[in-house]
Amino acid sequence: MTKPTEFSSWKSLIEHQAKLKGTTLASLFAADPARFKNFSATFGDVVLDYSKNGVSDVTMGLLFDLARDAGLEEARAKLFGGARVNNTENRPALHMALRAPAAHAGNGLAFAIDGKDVAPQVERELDLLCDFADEVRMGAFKGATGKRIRHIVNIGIGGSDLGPALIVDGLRADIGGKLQLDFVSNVDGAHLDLVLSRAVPEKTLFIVASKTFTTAETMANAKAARKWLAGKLGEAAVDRHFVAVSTNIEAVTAFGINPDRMFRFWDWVGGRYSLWSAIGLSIILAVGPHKFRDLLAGAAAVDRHFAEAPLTENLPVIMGLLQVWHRNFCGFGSQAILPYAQDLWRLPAYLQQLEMESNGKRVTREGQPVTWQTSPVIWGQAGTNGQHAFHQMLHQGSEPVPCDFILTARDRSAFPEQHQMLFANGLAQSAALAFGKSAETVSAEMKAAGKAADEVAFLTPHRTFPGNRPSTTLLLPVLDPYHLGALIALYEHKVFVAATIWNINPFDQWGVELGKEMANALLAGKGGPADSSTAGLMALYDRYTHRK
Ligand SMILES: O=P(O)(O)OC[C@H]1O[C@H](O)[C@H](O)[C@@H](O)[C@@H]1O
Repeated sequence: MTKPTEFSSWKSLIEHQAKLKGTTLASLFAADPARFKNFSATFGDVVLDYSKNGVSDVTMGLLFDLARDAGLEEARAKLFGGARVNNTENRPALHMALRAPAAHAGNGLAFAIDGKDVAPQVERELDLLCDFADEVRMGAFKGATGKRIRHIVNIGIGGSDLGPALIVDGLRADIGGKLQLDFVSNVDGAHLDLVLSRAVPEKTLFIVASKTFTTAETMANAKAARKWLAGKLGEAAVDRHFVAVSTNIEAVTAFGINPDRMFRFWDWVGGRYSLWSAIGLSIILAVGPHKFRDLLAGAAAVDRHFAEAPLTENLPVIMGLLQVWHRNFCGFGSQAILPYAQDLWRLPAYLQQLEMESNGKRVTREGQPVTWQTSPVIWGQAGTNGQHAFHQMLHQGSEPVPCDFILTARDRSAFPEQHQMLFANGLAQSAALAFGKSAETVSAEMKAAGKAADEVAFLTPHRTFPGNRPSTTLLLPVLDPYHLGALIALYEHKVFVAATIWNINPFDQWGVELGKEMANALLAGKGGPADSSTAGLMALYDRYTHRK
């Protein structure tokens, strides 16, 4: 396998970047009055504006060459064709099949593994999920004491938590208000404590969500919740207050959850790509089957766009290539995710798993060490909160941080008059990052305000904004199920594009295993800690907890 650094396009990009160094975003905009039009792309009514990145036609041309050199089109065909693209676990990655069913308009794409269509099992499970959700939402499914279920507690972690939690908050405007939803992920008893302190056992339904059904944190929380419920309502009540979502029927049965109350998915759905599967049960309960199908439809439409649109107009391709440009050619180590939508406040955390668990890899698909950078650090927070916290660093810090601004045009809150302010802030931030404020302007302003010459001289560098800091804006007409589904699918495929250029497998996560093993060994007291730091901290733990 050729290393990406050996492609002629990669080498040309290095030379090209060196030449571009003096070019500013201000000069690029000044030279091309149609820059917004020329450097934006659309998927339906979703707009990707990448004009405020330091790229020219030549840059984009070379990046598309790089995509071709890296075999992106062939890799994409393999992904959609159900090939075992997760080569270290010998599995396909067919989360797109979960959103293809024709029942919600579908996208006309067919998905098969080893020649076997997966649609029938996907549709069957989706129907079961939707029927169950309807029963709960309409009150036909009751708790053990005959009371209606009013509170859903999803117990899961990682991909069995972040996606559903993101969407349930993201679609707050679509939730009827009949059900309260909570998510317990952390093994810290404080998390379960917090949620159970506001739960009424007779009206609470627990979803134990775990692909493997062996994840230690989830099992500990599920056992504690079960004990809590059995303590309040008796052991027999567990049956009507616990459902499971998993691929592991044996473990679900062993835990004591009725297999009739288990919803399934398959090993070809990665944890961080699973919100579209039965892992989305909490979403279906929150917004109802119809809107869940709209969410799937938005993602399905993006799948088709990614599969079929030419590279130069393909949003996930452009997003992935820009990430490669910033990471490998500009040397930027992190990327900020800035949703100007409070309901998307969990998006940075969700994308941390999607991007960093997928592409935080140091060996190639073949197991050779990479000699190029892979995933940047992903971080961020909902605007405008971040502006009053870390934007100082974005504007004047020592290293530029490429930012993704996610904006919505139409507001669905009860206070729509504030939306204009939110939107204006998002636009202002990306423009301020791009164009800054020169020392000349700063000192002229201070002089005009009557400041003394020595004060002007002293403060000018502090008040200068260098500008030329890249950002991309994704504009959604509105935050509804369809557009949120589309947004997430855009990022999923973007991650695949970057992984393909970097020649890494984005679908495994071996890096999470060692810590799990070591925690288990410490808990079991096996062998004792080998290093003085761990041993010293353990001894203090014992002393502080008065065990010794
Ligand atoms: O759904 P589960 O099997 O419980 O897994 C939950 C999470 O834990 C694992 O350690 C992985 O890091 C994640 O990719 C996964 O989503």
